Amino acid sequence: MVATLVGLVPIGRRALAGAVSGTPFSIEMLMSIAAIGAVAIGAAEEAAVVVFLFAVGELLEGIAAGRARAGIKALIDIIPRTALLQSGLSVETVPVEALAIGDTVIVRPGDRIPSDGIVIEGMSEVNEAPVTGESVPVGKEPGSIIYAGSINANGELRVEITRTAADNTIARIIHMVEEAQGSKAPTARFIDRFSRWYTPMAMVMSALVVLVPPLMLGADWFTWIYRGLAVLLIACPCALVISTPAAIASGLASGARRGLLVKGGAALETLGKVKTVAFDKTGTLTNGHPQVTDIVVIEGIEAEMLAKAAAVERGSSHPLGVAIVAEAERRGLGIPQAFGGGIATPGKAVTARLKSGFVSVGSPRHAAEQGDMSDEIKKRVEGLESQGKTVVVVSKGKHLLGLIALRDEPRSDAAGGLAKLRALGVRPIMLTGDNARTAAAIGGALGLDVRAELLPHAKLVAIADYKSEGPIAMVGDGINDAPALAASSVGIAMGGGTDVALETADAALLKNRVTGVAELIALSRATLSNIWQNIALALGLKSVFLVTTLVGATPLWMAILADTGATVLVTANALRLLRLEVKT
Ligand SMILES: Nc1ncnc2c1ncn2[C@@H]1O[C@H](COP(=O)(O)OP(=O)(O)OP(=O)(O)O)[C@@H](O)[C@H]1O
Ligand SMILES: [Zn+2]
Repeated sequence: MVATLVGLVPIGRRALAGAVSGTPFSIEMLMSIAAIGAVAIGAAEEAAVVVFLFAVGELLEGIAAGRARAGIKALIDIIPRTALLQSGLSVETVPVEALAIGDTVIVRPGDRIPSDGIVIEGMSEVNEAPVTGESVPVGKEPGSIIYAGSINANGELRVEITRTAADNTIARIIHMVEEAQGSKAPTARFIDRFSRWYTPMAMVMSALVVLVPPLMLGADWFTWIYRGLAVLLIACPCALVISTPAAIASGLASGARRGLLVKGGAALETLGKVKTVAFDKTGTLTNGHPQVTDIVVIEGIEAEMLAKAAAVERGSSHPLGVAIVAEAERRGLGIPQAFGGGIATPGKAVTARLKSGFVSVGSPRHAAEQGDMSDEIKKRVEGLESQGKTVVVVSKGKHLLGLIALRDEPRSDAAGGLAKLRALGVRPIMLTGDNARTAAAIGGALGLDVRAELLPHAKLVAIADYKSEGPIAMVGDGINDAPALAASSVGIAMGGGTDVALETADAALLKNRVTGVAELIALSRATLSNIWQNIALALGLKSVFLVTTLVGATPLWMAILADTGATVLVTANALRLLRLEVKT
């Protein structure tokens, strides 16, 4: 009796607090009514057992939930606590929190990188598996970016810190996953709404169990009050309430361990239902580093034409522009100065004023619109494009100066990654601003459908088209495809942990692998089916015990044990996602 009352105090207090704040039908309320009722009909020992088991159940749930969070703690643990800070000629050990942007640290072989930075001296291989899940060590040299938590394998590195401990990539990932675990998926919201009428319904049902048999059939009051109280315990929705969040928390943590980041349950659910995956071409299906392969001079001298093109492209961040400037530099050409920098027409061309006049570098289509293009030149362009090369035209006013062909190789894992998507029943397509022949050559090599010559806004229209057939994911590098990522049902950024990647998209792949998209979808599907398993498990167990209670085969202690047992089973099932082998 005393034990019951002592145990009941905190539960009752929470029940009352819930009632006051507008949620009278809480789990604690069910528990309190059941315990008080049991005491009232003289079953005090049983009431004590109920309260005790409820407390044990909560403890077990707490432990299980802690296991899901351990997935994230593992991430926190990969950051070293100290760093070797170089100041002048001396080197001292300082806590990582003390590192400031611009500090220089020494990273010895075998050490973990203390914070994000840029290598300023030394060569080494770095294992980034803890951060990105990428198991092949990555070569680093002066200028390379390295991430906190990755492991320096064989050479000593001097690193300039570019982000503080609170702000580095791994800290952002941890923060993002924690935030995501707090956000609710549509299924979770549905369960919330469901419990809101489910709990009062359970109370009504229990009242009916208590009242109907004695009043209508003249049955024994004690027996039916007892059974009504058991029904109340059985009906406790806690296993149901935890079914979705537990699966989602595990699914998100499981993804984070493999470098697959998803920003919340809603994105995870959408990913599991995706029918089509649209890929941007450059930097996503290809390496994103085109090389100049052919130069065709139409007017003037080759070196001069290339130098002019480079002058126009100098300020450009477009991969084609970067490649043209790099080629001019490689050949040691003097690149003239442009007046006032280049003016870009996205998806078409870039123009700048040089000493000799306005020079443009842009797509053949754009050039043909601006001036005349002879059939012979058109043939040359088409020939190069059919080989999968992108051709840009260098022109001065209406005069064509020449053609520059560039080739961007498909990523080595692109074909394999697309095959895995198809095996999952997902249709991959490619959306590109590049011309149709080049796109078809690359699409043909990878075996996927292509929509080419899309100006930036046309990509959005294409995505909206597919969206009407079902959820579509868009994969891009997050650099100039942010609007397309936002327009899709779920945007996936592929970008090795860049800021843009982590911020613009709903999901991000830390390793630059096309296969990651299939893994992400497989994991999301596994999480969705885990949710349904949990719901079935919770409702199934409850139904069985409801029947045994009504026929009088379930004492109160067994009723609460069944409830706690269901919760623990559901949580254990959700935790399986952490160890899941993602089969793709
Ligand atoms: N800075 C530039 N220099 C040269 N050509 C350009 C430039 N910007 C755009 N173009 C021309 O416009 C075309 C489309 O460019 P856009 O940037 O839209 O391609 P994209 O959609 O980013 O390509 P992808 O789908 O391969 O990423 C290019 O193939 C090129 O012919
Ligand atoms: Zn319960």
